[in-house]
Amino acid sequence: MIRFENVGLRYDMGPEVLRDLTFEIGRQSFQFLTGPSGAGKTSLLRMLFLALRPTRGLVTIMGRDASTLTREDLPPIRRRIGVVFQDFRLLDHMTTYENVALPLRVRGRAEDSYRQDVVDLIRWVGLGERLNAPPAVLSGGEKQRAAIARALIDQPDILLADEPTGNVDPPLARRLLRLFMELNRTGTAVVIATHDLGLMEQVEARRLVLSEGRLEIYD
Ligand SMILES: Nc1ncnc2c1ncn2[C@@H]1O[C@H](COP(=O)(O)OP(=O)(O)OP(=O)(O)O)[C@@H](O)[C@H]1O
Repeated sequence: MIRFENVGLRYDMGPEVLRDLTFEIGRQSFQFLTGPSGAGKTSLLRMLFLALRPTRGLVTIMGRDASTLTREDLPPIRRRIGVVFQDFRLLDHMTTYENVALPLRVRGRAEDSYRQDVVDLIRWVGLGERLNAPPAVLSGGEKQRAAIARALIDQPDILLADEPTGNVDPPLARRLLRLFMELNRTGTAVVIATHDLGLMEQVEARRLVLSEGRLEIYD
C-alpha cells in the first residue's frame, strides 16, 4: 500500500537523519514503529502521510510514485489515511462531537447517517461525558482520545499514530490498543509509533525499529 525504496531524509543542509529505508506497509498489516527519542519516528510518519518529501529514494503510495503527485492529487489520498499527531490538531471552535464527525462532514455525508456512530465511538474511547466540550477544557489524555476517534471514524485504509497512548494510563492504553486491533481486523493497516515497551509486548506484531537513521525490521 505504501512502499519505500532506498529513502533518505535530511533537513536543510543537515546530516541525513534517515538513510536507506526500504520497507512496505501492506494492506491490513499491523506494525509498531519504535526507536530512541530523536531516531526519526515522527519524520518517517510525516513521509508516510506525504507531509514531508524524502530527499532521495522512491515512495510509492497506493500504486503511485509520490514524487509525481500534484497538490490536487493529495487530498483524496490523505482522506484514506487516518492520522493521530502528537499535538492532536483538534479544532478549538468545535466540540468533541464536531471534531470527531469532521471527516464525515467533509465527505458530504448526511448527519443522520453517522450521528450514532460518532457518539458510540466517542463513548468507546471514554469521552461520553465530553461530547459537547471544546478541546480547551479537555485534559491531554482526553484530547488524545478525541484525536484517535477522529482518525478512526471514517475507517481509513491506513492509520498512522504518533505515540497514541503517551498521555493515558496503562488500562486505557490497553483499551486503545484493542480498538486499533479491531480496526485492523476490519481492514485498516495500522502503524503505531511508540516508546512504550509495555504496549508492544501485548501483541505479536511486526516491529520497525529505527536506530541511527537506519531501519531494522522484525517480522
Ligand atoms: N523540522 C526539522 N528541522 C530540522 N531537524 C529536524 C526537524 N524535525 C526533526 N528534526 C531532526 O530529525 C531527527 C529525527 O526527529 P524526529 O522528531 O523524527 O524523531 P522521533 O524519533 O520522532 O523523536 P521523539 O521520539 O523524541 O518524538 C532529530 O535529530 C531531529 O532533531
